[in-house]
Amino acid sequence: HLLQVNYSYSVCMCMAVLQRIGVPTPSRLTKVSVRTCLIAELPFSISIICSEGEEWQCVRSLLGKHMLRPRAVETYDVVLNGVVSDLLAKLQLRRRQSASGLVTDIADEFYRFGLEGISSVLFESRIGCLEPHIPPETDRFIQSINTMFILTLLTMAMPGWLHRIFSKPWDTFCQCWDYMFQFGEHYTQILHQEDIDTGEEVEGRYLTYFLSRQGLPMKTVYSNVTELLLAGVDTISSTLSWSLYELSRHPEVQNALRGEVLTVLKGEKTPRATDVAKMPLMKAVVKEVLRLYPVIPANARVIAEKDIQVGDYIIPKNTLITLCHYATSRDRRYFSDPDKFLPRRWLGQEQSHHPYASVPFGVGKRSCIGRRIAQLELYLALARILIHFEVKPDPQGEAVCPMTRTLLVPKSPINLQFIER
Ligand code: HEM
Repeated sequence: HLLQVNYSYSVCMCMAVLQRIGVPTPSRLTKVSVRTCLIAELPFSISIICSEGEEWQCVRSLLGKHMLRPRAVETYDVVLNGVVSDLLAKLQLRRRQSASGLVTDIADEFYRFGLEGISSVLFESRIGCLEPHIPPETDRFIQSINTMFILTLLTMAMPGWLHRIFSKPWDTFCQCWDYMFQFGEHYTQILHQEDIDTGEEVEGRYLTYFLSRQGLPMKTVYSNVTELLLAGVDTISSTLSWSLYELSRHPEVQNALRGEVLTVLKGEKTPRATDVAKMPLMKAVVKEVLRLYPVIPANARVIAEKDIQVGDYIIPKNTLITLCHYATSRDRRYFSDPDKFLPRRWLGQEQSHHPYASVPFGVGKRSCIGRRIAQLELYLALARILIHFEVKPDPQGEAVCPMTRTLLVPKSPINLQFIER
């Protein structure tokens, strides 16, 4: 019931931040001048993460056609495979720099992979994240996302009057958002100009192209592009890092998964979307990783209209309810050996848990719109990494714990050995 209510976690987060700084109602959001922060200027209400009601529905259904329909998502496999090829080359380069094939802090490398991947889907062009020298504007975008997530917790926890005394974190937070929007706007404009210059009408070529042809105000296009860029980076980086971390510590699962990939590919080197769809163990591995390390560790909803009853609980209207994925998906009432990495629990007869005990992408109308793209990207990357390398733990390394930095991320760097097959 809760999961179907039409309010997003992000709206709640934004409301919480704005209430803290003394803005009492969402309707006043757009009137507030928060220094140079572009959030206030943008038509805030029609970007997918930060809108609700009919406006949200409008953007969601436009994007959904290209992000949720399996056939539409399959078409991104070629461009994503190009990004995976560059990732493999980068991993080769990094492993050669160490005598034992050790690549340190893989989350950092996968961070750039995540940004390059979502950019390729949005723009069908590359922004140089996996090149030896990263363009400075791309580097700044990555830094801005990082800093923004770190400061989100701080700015939320700080009461409004403290913002005025310690204005630096708030200023930096706003500057990060400004820069992320500028970045999204810049790339969208370049593409838009290219289309005008070539005069080509290429139907549904890439997501931004499609979005910019819907008669939406360009600012709405920019803000949605920015939010999708933002949503597609840490999510992919963290999940890919934990996947390889767990596979390196469970060589029997790694070998079984590699076997599945090779069997499905029948000698082909590069999987297509239709191939990964035939890999049940691959899907089980990613589900199990997201059960143990749900990158968005909590989701929230507000039921604004009326009091409701859920089980034995009466929830008064306007109460913010947080669902902690991390807690439910490691609850031993729903999963036996909850802290163990056991992908087979997701296969066939062994599936015995409650269907809603692990919902890392959320459930219902407001669930993750990027989940099919994320899954495709993860499957394509994992398949090819395992074809090319045996992944082993750092011989000197210790167990890595997750921590919350708004999102769930590795607390210390994950270092892995990549041994060429
Ligand atoms: C492993 C990867 C990912 C996970 C675990 C994840 C998880 C989530 C979760 C839990 C939500 C909130 C759902 C709710 O409130 O019920 C969400 C929303 C969202 N995600 Fe993802 N996500 C992932 C990847 C992505 C990617 C790659 C993109 C972009 C292509 C993306 C774009 C979005 C957007 C735009 C929303 C807001 C949807 C709306 O409000 O209608 N996500 N995601």
